[in-house]
Amino acid sequence: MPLPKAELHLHIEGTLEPELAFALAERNGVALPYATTGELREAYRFSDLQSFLDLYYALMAVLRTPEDFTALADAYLERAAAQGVRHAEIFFDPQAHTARGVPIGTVVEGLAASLDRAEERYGISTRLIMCFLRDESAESALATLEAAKPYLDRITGVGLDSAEVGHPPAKFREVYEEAARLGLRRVAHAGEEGPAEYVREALDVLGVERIDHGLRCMEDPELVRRLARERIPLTLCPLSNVRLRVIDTLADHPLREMLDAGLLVTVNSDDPAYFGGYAGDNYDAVRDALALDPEQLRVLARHSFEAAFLDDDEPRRARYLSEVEAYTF
Ligand SMILES: Nc1ncnc2[nH]cnc12
Ligand SMILES: [Zn+2]
Repeated sequence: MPLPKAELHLHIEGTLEPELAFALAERNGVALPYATTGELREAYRFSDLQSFLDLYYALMAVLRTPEDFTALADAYLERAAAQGVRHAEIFFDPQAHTARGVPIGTVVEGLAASLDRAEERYGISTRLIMCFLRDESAESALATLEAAKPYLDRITGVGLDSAEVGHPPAKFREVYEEAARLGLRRVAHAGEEGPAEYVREALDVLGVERIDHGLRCMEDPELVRRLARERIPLTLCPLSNVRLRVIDTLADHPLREMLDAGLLVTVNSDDPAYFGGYAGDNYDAVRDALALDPEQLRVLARHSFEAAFLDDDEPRRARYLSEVEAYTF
């Protein structure tokens, strides 16, 4: 039995495995520029975040109907459950779909049809987090938040993703203020490729409660002390960092130093279909590369539930935490 864990940094579009991409392409009459799943997998050699994003957005062309989004989420939940995920907070990128003429309602309702059965089918509780694309305008983000208003009962929070450098958090001050007024939780990608300053800005200007990635905070000791003092969770994605060349090898990952600095770090998969592993694979990979002992793995799992947006269901959080404590390696 795998270690129970929460996954807090997972883009549902990044769970699109080549086999499902081809099946949906066929069903929807979409032509893919690859002859086989093997040929598509060959394209998964990235030089940086942008080279990945180009393929990630292109492949989304196969996602057209609510049933496509339901199938996508079902496939993720089944794999996640097999790797010990008990709670998943799932990002989606509405603008990547509305730009192709797929309404936000198609996306949310399709995902919700899967998530509604996730507990009973896969034993996983879920939350949905809607991300704004930071390389699009602030006006587009505001329009997206407006379009999401009929679905806010399904959406727990907002996030910020896509190409980071040159798109600082402050660009989205207004939309995050509006999200806060609407009672939404706030997170943002920061310090993946962008500088430590973006992490600070996400906290101070956007009021985020968690930082997605946040790796480059390590370049700023004062910021590290603050993140530790304020118990700000960082949702790390080790296999992603290697595949997107943020670090050279897993052995170079600063996870151990981050734990030693008292940071509330968690381990997640980001875009598992593209980066070679789901949540449990990321735990196994850092265990092996960094020689983490069982108690350090237990700390990571504990952190994942502490950092989860489970404030509306504390008995559940307590249950998950007791599963972590009772786990025998
Ligand atoms: N790792 C990542 N960074 C930024 N945007 C993303 N969208 C999907 N995965 C992402
Ligand atoms: Zn991400």
